[in-house]
Amino acid sequence: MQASTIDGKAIADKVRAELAIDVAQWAAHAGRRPGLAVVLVGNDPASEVYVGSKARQTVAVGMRSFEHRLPAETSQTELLALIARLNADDTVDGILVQLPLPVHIRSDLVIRAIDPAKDVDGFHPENAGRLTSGLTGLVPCTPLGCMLLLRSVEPTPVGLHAVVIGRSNIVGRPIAQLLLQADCTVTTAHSRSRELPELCRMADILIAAVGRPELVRGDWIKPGAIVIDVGINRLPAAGAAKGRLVGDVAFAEAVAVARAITPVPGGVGPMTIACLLHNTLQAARPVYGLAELQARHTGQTVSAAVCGLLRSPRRRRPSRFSSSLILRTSSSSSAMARPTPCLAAALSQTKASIRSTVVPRPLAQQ
Ligand SMILES: Nc1nc2c(c(=O)[nH]1)N[C@@H](CN(C=O)c1ccc(C(=O)N[C@@H](CCC(=O)O)C(=O)O)cc1)CN2
Repeated sequence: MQASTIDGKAIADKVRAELAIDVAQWAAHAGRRPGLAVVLVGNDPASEVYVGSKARQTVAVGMRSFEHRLPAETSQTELLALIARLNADDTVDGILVQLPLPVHIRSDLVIRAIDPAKDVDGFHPENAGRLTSGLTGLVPCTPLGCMLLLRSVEPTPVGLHAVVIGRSNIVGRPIAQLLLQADCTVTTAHSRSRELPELCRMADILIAAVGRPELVRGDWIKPGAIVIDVGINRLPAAGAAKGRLVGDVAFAEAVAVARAITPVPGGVGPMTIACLLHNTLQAARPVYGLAELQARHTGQTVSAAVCGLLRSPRRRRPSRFSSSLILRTSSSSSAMARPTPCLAAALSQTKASIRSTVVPRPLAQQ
């Protein structure tokens, strides 16, 4: 079997094109554009490239970009003071601190300082906890992108066995939660797991997020599996030349066995920034449109996508959050957005308990 290649760049382009329509609609309604603040401390070359791309793509979809490039010697106190200012700034809807931070700054403290409602990375313990509890919240961008790529080839992965290699807070743990919410059977493997090749061979869906170049070989893959490669590893190069980028999966071997596979580059990477922009609009409006996004990429109606995202009514948001809801009536991007005043009203209209279509917004900010 020769796998189809999942084109992350094309899917990310589509997400951004549709987002630009939503941003224009939001801006016309709100009288301002959504704003994303990106903070970079130091001059890590890869981070500089990513931050530059984020700023360009933010502006390209019609949002405001606030770039804060700070010297490597910036103290933790100075960084926390900047975050406090951004938390209080009403023109800033989303805040992202580019990782990794210099070693003298504790990234856990910095992440915790970001207002959870503006935490477009979805790394704040409140958002991480909400995801784990099956509650609504901002979801980390790379895992969200992986789910869109997966659903582009397998819209309903119900009951499939997903093996995730990696347990980082940024990718491994959140993607395991999203796969569980999609009714997959999920195994999380990591550096201490035994018999990793055998484990991987049991996977209908294999997510490699371990940061080890070409760790996963062709004979680790079950014939017909879907392989999502999150790794972006630059191989050493001779002289001043840049080394080649490879994933965590040996692509040339895997492509001969799998049903579908993401390439590196051009797979998961481009989805990370597209989903960041998606999260920024969600943080701005306060409506969490995961069902909308899913509907567009599966050809489902929104109500079907909502049903696919449903869980028991027991799992609704806690009362300290208020929310409004916008539902699209079809998967078309030109469909009219219909705001409803509160989740309860929306529930009675849709006769369904909706889990993943609201974004938490602390009442104080309404
Ligand atoms: N605060 C955050 N820091 C970091 C995150 C993150 O999600 N939030 N993720 C990564 C870096 N990252 C975004 O920040 C990122 C990585 C890779 C790509 C991408 O498009 N990669 C291309 C290849 C690019 C190249 O040539 O180097 C691809 O895979 O096609 C986008 C964003 C760590 N930090």
